[in-house]
Amino acid sequence: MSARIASVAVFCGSRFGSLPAYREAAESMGAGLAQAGIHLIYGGGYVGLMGAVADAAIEAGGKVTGIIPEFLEAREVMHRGITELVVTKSMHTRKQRMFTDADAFAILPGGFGTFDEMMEIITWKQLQLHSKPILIVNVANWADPAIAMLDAAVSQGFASPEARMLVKIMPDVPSALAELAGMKRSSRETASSVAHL
Ligand SMILES: Nc1ncnc2c1ncn2[C@@H]1O[C@H](COP(=O)(O)O)[C@@H](O)[C@H]1O
Repeated sequence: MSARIASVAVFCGSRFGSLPAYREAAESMGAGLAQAGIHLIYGGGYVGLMGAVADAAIEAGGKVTGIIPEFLEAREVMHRGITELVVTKSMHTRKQRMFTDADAFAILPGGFGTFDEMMEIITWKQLQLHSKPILIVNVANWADPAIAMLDAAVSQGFASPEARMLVKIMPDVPSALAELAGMKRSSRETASSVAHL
């Protein structure tokens, strides 16, 4: 039996970016997840949009787990005000833990680290290591170049049209939250799929 999405990993920037809309979106996502009773999983930092999403979720009474590798504790200013902070040995174990703890993934504006996390979670899905929902939240069209890159991979014959459907593009945070509210948790993730990561 499938249940509602109970936890969402949010990938986003460790900076605020150039538009106020980015920070507003991060705050609105944090508050919206908390109000929906959805556990926020994120990178554990206090800085940039990462800190904004976590602060807003905590302020709205939500449950927040931050997962940070020990070498980034200082650089990303580990957030000490969240529900649970997990310190991992490496970047790889951080991403693996975020993957296993989350029922779905939401990608908010961010930089190279966000791109890395987004592409990894999409490619793991392409490899059928999971079937969890992935939403790109295209706040103020920040993701247009990344979406164009995904589309180009299909038109150039490097990815199938089916693979392109593994990720949903949402125009803003309210539509992403509505989508998550209507989604069921996938039951296909197993210990063996994690063992292949
Ligand atoms: N190479 C990376 N792999 C995974 N995650 C990374 C990488 N570089 C940075 N990160 C993390 O991603 C978020 C956001 O980074 P932005 O570059 O600000 O988008 C942050 O937690 C980084 O530690």
